[in-house]
Amino acid sequence: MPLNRKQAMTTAEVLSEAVPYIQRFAGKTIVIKYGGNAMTDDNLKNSFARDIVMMKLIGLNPVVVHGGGPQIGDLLEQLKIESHFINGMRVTDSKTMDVVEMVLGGMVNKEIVGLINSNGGKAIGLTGKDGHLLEARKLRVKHKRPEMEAPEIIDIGHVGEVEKVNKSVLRMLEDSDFIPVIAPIGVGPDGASYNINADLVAGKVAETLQAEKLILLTNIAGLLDKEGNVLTGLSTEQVDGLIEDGTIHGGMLPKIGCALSAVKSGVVSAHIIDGRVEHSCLLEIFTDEGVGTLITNNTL
Ligand SMILES: Nc1ncnc2c1ncn2[C@@H]1O[C@H](COP(=O)(O)OP(=O)(O)O)[C@@H](O)[C@H]1O
Ligand SMILES: CC(=O)N[C@@H](CCC(=O)OP(=O)(O)O)C(=O)O
Repeated sequence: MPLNRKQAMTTAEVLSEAVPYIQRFAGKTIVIKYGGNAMTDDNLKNSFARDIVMMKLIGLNPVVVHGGGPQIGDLLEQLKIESHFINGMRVTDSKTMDVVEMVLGGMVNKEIVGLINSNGGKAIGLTGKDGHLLEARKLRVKHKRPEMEAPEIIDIGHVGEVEKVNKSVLRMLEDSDFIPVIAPIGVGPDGASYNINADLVAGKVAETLQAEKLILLTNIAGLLDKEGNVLTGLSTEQVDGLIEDGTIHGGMLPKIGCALSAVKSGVVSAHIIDGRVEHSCLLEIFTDEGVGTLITNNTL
């Protein structure tokens, strides 16, 4: 259907508003973390894929890191394998690790690659095992049980943290017209697989590539206070306070942690935005109104 004059003007204004951002971000790396909770309906998935294709076409270098927590949960449930989380991390025994690798490296990764490709892009799917992209070590989690005074270090199985991102493969793809799509599975020195929280992987990839932006797409409007207002521009002390009083908990803990660490290590800005809003990535990058929670080094 042809646009009426008002709609056409709005579209033209939006396109024209994007020009300075296109110029500013040309050649820059943008790391986008696509959370499993934001992969809901087909419209949203296709709008995400088109945003990524458009970024590449106009000269940005998008690097996608995906999650898939709910998708792992669904298969574990079908297989009647129990699962639980400590500090936002899935406790991962050997059987669970097999499922994680299957779902992230197989199902979810290939679905996103397929979506980007069917929207006109050229995506390449990788796990951290490909080209030793994500070298990992076992993560030891500090956990405080209510009945104990001091936190204890606990073993949560095959859960890792990124020791090193081998960026050569990513640079090679960036220099061509390929778009890397990374599943958060790391490889240990002995070749073992590690389940790594996707936010942590995205943060480390952004740090290593010295990205312009780290965008964390999730299923909520941003970091919220207890009344449900979106918080932005916080200091580290304020963030610590919000963790201490329980305002930031569960899946938001690794998100905030990696966003703070990324901007301290040279990433220009980190954004926690609502992946349930169509084209939220493009709105964040190419329009004057930011969406969600912005974290920059100025706020630290
Ligand atoms: N202060 C907070 N503000 C917003 N969300 C929060 C906060 N504390 C905890 N959360 C939870 O974190 C969730 C996002 O993390 P997660 O479920 O791991 O998403 P994703 O799959 O996108 O990584 C939110 O849906 C919300 O339930
Ligand atoms: C250690 C750990 O918790 N790993 C995550 C990996 C997937 C992920 O992070 O997915 P989302 O981004 O969709 O939450 C998990 O097993 O669920």
